Amino acid sequence: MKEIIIATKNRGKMKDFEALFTPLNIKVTSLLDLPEDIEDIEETGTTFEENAAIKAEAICEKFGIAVIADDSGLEVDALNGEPGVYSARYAGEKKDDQANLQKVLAELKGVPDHKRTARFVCVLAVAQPGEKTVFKRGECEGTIGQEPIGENGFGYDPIFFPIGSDHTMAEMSPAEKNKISHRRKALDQLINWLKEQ
Ligand SMILES: O=c1nc[nH]c2c1ncn2[C@H]1C[C@H](O)[C@@H](COP(=O)(O)OP(=O)(O)OP(=O)(O)O)O1
Ligand SMILES: [Mg+2]
Repeated sequence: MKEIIIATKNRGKMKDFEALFTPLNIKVTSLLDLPEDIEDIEETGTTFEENAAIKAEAICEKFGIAVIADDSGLEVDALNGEPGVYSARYAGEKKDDQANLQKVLAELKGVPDHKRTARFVCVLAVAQPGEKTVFKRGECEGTIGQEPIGENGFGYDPIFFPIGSDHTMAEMSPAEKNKISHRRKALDQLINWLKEQ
């Protein structure tokens, strides 16, 4: 069994990663699982790539080992791509999933279904000591609903209908979400790249 550090403090992401890595016999450890307290890393970038690199490189430097980071978010076309890289703090610094998704619904008030197109984006960065950081991106297209539905998942899952589905991501089982998600697509590419190394 191999072990990989993921530079995240987000428990929802970690659940996704645990499910995604278990079949590969890889154990994933998050910043919340480490014995010492890791200070919050400021995400000062304006792209998912920049922020993923900031997180992966900070932890790689600190421990001198290979690290993966995930920067992800929701792009809503009718909001010119917002909340985008600001998804985690859309409704304020507190990182409140409920407040964030309510803000998206409020901003989209009166926008008809056919104009509620959106996508989840996930950029994974791999930082290794002495190597250039590598990026892999996955996207999942869909539409934004009129109200939150479903109890599973995290973040914006209750308002996101993946294309072709009558169910939000929060109504799907972890296995169903992990078949189609942006995180899955980015990770598939990362695994292909790892196999080439
Ligand atoms: O599958 C997903 N299902 C629903 N929502 C999602 C998903 N993937 C990302 N999202 C949302 C949550 C958060 O509002 C933002 C990520 O922000 P992002 O900065 O990458 O993560 P974070 O600050 O929560 O944790 P950390 O930086 O420690 O990894 O996008
Ligand atoms: Mg973050």
